[in-house]
Amino acid sequence: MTTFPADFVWGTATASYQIEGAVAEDGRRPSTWDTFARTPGKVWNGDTGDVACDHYHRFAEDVAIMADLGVDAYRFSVAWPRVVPEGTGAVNQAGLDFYRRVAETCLEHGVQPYVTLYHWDLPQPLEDAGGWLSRSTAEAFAEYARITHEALGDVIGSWITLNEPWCSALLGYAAGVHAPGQQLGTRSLEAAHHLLLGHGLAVQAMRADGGEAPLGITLNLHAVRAASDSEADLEAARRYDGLGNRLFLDPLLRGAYPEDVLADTGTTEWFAERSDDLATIAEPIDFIGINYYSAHTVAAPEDGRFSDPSLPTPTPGSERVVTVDTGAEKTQMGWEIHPDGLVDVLAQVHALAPGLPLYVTENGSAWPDEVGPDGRVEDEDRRRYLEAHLEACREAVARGLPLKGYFCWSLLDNFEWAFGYDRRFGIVRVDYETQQRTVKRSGEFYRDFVARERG
Ligand SMILES: CO[C@H](O)c1c[n+]2c([nH]1)[C@H](O)[C@@H](O)[C@H](O)[C@H]2CO
Repeated sequence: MTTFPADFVWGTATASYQIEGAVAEDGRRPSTWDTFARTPGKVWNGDTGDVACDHYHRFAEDVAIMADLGVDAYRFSVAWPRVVPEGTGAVNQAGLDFYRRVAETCLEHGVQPYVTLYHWDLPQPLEDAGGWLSRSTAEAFAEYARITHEALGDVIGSWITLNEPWCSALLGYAAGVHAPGQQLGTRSLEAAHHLLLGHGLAVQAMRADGGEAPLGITLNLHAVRAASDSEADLEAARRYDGLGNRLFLDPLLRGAYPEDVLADTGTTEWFAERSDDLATIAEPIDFIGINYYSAHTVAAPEDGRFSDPSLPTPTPGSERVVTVDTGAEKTQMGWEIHPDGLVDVLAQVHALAPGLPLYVTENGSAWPDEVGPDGRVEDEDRRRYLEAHLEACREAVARGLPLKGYFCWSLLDNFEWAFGYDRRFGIVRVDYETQQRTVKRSGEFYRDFVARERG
């Protein structure tokens, strides 16, 4: 059986708004998610990230749990509204000091800090000025990245500019199910462009600041399969892969937008007027992070209905694509379980950029956990999902794909965006009444798997 390289990175991942709480402490100012969560009807049960896992005050305990699990690295995100509270202008030293404490605590425990600079908590004043629909937000992001990189470069092992620009753009500005809750159809691709431009400008700014730490970006990639080899279904798969994957992979790795996607969405002219930005967007990076959860089988709609009727306003192009239920097992999110799809997306990126190091920066599953009378959480479903995807990572390594690490989503149960606290992804349970942490069966499994693979 293939073994993982000795330097393979085993980690866990979280994000600022989902775990920190302390949303008005030590100079932090509102983000778009503070605003969105307070908008009636947007988040399950009216949940907010006001307290979350209280990680702002309990980070030392959480890092100690990671050390006990034996992980090598911790991927967390820096909250822009803690560091530059208004989005531009004054820097909040208390915000930088907090993340320095988190990073130094990690290093004291032998855990490498991996930072994501933007995991969706955009300072509200920037949204008020146009958000990601505005080019100025890309420029503000680069300045925030430079500030943070300059302040923390001595304690951060790797930098990820953006988490999932697809979600920021398509869920935030088209489907409207994420902050800022806009439903602007194909104008959401303008947000995608400014997110990618912000990424490129930030890479340039951090490179200019010096330092050796690798720089990259994290994308949520969709393994896409056509329901049949009919022309209509193959066309649906092309569209889905285009809008879900190639709209981001191509400019980042090939320096060009996929012409078919721009034609599909009627945005060819808009992007042509900004072709000078492509050199910045394609600024060389040191790795790509891939968030993988599921594979999608798609077909052409027979009755013209939108692909996902649960979305109030579908994302661009979804009127021509239907996702098909293959009968595969699903997680509590309704996402089908296809570990082999992980290998497919790793191979897809490798084909575009041979040799570029790849990390699985998120992979995990939500299940309705039950706490036993002994206080334990025997989450066999999550353990099984985890095991299957770790074995998919092993397969990827065996095929020679440059997979360098795996980060389990998530260390802790946390605020699951529009689902609030109704969905638990953690390998460690959080009792939100008491803030007590309990390592689940899946966490014990991950600990034992890592120890065994490390030899
Ligand atoms: C469709 O799955 C996406 O790739 C995805 C799944 N997830 C994510 N992106 C986000 O990066 C996390 O903040 C979520 O908590 C996590 C679980 O929903």
